[in-house]
Amino acid sequence: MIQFYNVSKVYDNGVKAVSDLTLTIKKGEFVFLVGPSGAGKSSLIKLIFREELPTRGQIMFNGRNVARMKSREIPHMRRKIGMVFQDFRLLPQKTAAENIAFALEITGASTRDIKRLVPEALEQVGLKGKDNLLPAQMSGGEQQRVCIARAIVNNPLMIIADEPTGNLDPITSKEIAQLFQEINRRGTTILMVTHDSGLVNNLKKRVIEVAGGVVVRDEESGVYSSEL
Ligand SMILES: Nc1ncnc2c1ncn2[C@@H]1O[C@H](COP(=O)(O)OP(=O)(O)OP(=O)(O)O)[C@@H](O)[C@H]1O
Repeated sequence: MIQFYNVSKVYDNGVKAVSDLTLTIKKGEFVFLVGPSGAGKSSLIKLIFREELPTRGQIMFNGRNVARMKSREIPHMRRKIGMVFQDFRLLPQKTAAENIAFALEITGASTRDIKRLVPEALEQVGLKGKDNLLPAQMSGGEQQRVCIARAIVNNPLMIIADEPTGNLDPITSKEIAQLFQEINRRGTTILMVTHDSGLVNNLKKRVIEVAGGVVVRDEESGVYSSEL
């Protein structure tokens, strides 16, 4: 699904965020990306999503060289990746259903498809009947479920979640983690950046730890920190 070959990213100010990094994430995997602040996690995500270009090396997504894509191909590639953020990023004036519908509208989906797919997505994330609530009327966990529904409604190959439980209490975090596991069981690849050690240690998935722009640990059924 994703391959990094000797990828480096040096920002304009000279900071080397990623250094000669080689990495493969296969279709259907559930991967935690961990590491201290400034390790290069966000930079890796931005490189996959082509928000940044690598200074050196190659990044492949679904068999395509991300850096070589023409600008008109980028939206098509991005549609195959659902993004989920710590701070939700829902449109405050739109209801749960409208926020999800919006993700379909921008892809040119028909009204008929939108009417069918939005309730399906809401049901998948456990929010059946909450269609008409505005973000401000929902709990943090519910808002994150709407974000997940918005991420899956286009049937992406992969979900990238950037600290999705960072604003949630431990019980809600566990529920959200379960939801990601269910989505993964249906075949969607998941890459989750997190500082939530409890979550990583409970789920026992592959853990990639980065520090100083390099992979310092890559373990199947890993834990949050090797320094226990
Ligand atoms: N646009 C930018 N311009 C210059 N330097 C940047 C830019 N973005 C990130 N950096 C630097 O690159 C390094 C890696 O940052 P990055 O945001 O990828 O780390 P991170 O692991 O995501 O950190 P955090 O856990 O705090 O989000 C840091 O030294 C950061 O200051």
